[in-house]
Amino acid sequence: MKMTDIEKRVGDFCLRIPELQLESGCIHGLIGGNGCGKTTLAKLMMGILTPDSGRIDREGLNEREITMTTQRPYLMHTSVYENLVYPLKLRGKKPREADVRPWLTRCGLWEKKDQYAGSLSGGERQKLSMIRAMIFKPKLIIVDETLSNLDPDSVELFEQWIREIQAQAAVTWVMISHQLSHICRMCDQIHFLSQGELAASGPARELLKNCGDERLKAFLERESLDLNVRGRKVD
Ligand SMILES: Nc1ncnc2c1ncn2[C@@H]1O[C@H](COP(=O)(O)OP(=O)(O)OP(=O)(O)O)[C@@H](O)[C@H]1O
Repeated sequence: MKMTDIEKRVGDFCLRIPELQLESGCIHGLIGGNGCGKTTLAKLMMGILTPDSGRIDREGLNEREITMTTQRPYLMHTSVYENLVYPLKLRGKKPREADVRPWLTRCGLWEKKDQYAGSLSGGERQKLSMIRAMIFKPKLIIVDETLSNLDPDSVELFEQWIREIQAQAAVTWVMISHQLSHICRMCDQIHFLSQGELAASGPARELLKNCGDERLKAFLERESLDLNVRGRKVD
């Protein structure tokens, strides 16, 4: 996906992206402080919002091939199982139990398959939202703080799962997270927003090792990111 000369106002806030290229098949990290515009940018990528000016080239992706998960996922007022089969049915598939069971089993939700989805805990809702996004094999998955309520073992489970999906299918991911260790472990490219501006963008290794941008440097320092101890080792 390529974004060029984007401007988007929401209330008093303005997002400006002169140019952003999301290389296909990569894991992208979208970082920045609260209110800097990450979710607004994600909604533009999804097509939920339209820019006031500028161009978004989705390079042939149609809306059914893009999905987004959020911190407080919207779930249908049905069972866990029905929530999971819905995206498959929507795409004309007739899912059998055998298609769904491994996904629920792996994240520990199979025993809760008949439970009303609205009664799940915050972390369980996020797990269901993640597998609901992954199960229909979209080409672009935007993960907006969806792993924030998960315990460390569950975060590790999903990180491993995402790596396995990448090895098979090379999906494009956009990970929005305040957990920088997670971003460092997972992302090939990082895009840093500061007060509505794209302040830095590039390969994760380069950006985290030699970030030329003072705002990114200050952001990383504030987040107390010790790159050689936590997350990915930068040599
Ligand atoms: N519909 C809206 N009306 C008015 N202001 C909005 C609207 N949507 C977003 N904003 C404002 O736009 C700014 C950017 O919001 P956005 O949700 O994109 O930030 P974010 O980087 O995702 O933040 P966080 O890390 O806190 O989730 C915020 O100041 C927010 O208050």
